[in-house]
Amino acid sequence: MTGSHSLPAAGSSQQTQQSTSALSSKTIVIKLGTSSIISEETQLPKIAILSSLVETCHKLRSLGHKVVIVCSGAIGMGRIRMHITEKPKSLGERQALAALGQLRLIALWDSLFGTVGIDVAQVLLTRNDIADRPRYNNARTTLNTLMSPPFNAIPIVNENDTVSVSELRFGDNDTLSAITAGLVDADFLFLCTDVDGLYTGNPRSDPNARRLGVVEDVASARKAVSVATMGSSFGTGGMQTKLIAAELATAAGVATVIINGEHPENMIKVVAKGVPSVSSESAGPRMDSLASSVSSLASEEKELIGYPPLDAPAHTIFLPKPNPLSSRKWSILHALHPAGALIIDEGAFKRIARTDSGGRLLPAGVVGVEGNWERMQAIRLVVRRRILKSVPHSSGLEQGAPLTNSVPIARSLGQYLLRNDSDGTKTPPVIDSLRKDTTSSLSNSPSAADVAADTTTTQTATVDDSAEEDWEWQLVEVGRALANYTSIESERIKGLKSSQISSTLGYADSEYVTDQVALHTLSLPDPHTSS
Ligand SMILES: N[C@@H](CCC(=O)OP(=O)(O)O)C(=O)O
Repeated sequence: MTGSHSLPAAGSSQQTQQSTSALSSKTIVIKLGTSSIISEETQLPKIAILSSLVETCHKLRSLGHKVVIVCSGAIGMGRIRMHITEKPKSLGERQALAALGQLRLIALWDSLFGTVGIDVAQVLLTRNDIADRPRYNNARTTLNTLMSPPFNAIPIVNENDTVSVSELRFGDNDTLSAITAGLVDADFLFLCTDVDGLYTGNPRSDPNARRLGVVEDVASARKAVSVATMGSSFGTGGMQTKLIAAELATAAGVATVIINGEHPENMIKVVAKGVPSVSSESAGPRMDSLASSVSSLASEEKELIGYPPLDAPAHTIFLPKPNPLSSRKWSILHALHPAGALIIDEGAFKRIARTDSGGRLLPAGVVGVEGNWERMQAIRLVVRRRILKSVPHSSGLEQGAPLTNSVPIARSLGQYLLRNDSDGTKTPPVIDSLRKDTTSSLSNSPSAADVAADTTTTQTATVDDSAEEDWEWQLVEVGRALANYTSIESERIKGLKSSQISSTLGYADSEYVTDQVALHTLSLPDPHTSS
């Protein structure tokens, strides 16, 4: 992520400034959905558009930029190859078609890029391939090596559909492209789709739908947009997954652009214009007014909301976060696959949330261990707290946090609501309330699957002890970490002082269970606030 330098605005919106991005080499990730490369009408590859994309990449490279393509369409190409008009229903069929189609897809790219003398390389990934730091770094090195001399190739990335199983899937290529953008420290992520950007409604059916220009905060954009999935019969994504991708990528400092894939050449103009800087005074209220009511906007504002000016190619740009996470923290939080969870008490969370603690977690604060992991694997950090059972509260996902890395650990997490108090509170009787029928009068728990969501997620269980009847327990995922000890070792040292690690395990490589923490939040949400 190279820095941009602001220049005075030239012929643009008064609220924006342009940067000199074109003066320096940028790393650009281009995501092409199935609908961008295969015609729904003819069910054939869009050769003219693919050729235009090749010319665009050639131009971008001649300007000194590096390019990575994340390309969907393996299954679509497989359907074309096998003359299958219906969407495949079974997993086996989809995986077989992906194997048949990926070959055709990469052959097509190889031959098109060959005409302009550019080498392409196929990179097929599953989440497992970036499950821990060593593998993550390995994928990063491979991609960077491919783009550098002497290879100077364009990596063409896709999910390894043929072998990936549900738990280890990225699920959609919008998410994969955001992870790829983080992997290569991209400056731009272009999400090419079949509309001109992010609209407040479906532009095909809603005459009042307006395109957002500059988006500073994905969460506020989400509130402003009625997310109708505008996918084609070939694609799997929609605006929802693009917003998640934008959230992930902008947190890594990547400017994320939704643009129409019918005109790939427009990407050259967007890169040349650079990332706009919008003052919070000017952009904030606009997004707020969008959130409250689009129809209340003045008519000229309805024309086009925010940057870019009317003569620019149509697109929506999500600004990179002003203080993006370091690559290491971003990967821990968003890219690595969590293999389990450390359940910690509130005091421990407060300590690791203090900036001067350096995010180091002592075993004394650990009240539970869930899952199986090796050292240096990513794990969830989940705070267990007791709350007064007064009003119904959040049972769903908090707004604004990315929904990645879900792993079905929720059921087994339930036991930690009810045991292993290290903070002196009275331990209620052990009941496995999350396994209870959710309609039970003793439980107001949301579905167990909610805990698995990759976000600040809450889960409650009710205690069936009359002495404790006014209290309930809540789990809140507050972040992720890299484990210093395996899950078995962590189980043995939980609740102990650091000085006891050595006598318990026979060795002590670190006094902390983790010293590489990345938090979603620095404070626990109000226990009774709904999302
Ligand atoms: N990996 C799959 C596509 C997955 C996907 O996200 O598709 P799309 O919504 O078209 O970007 C394939 O190559 O067919």
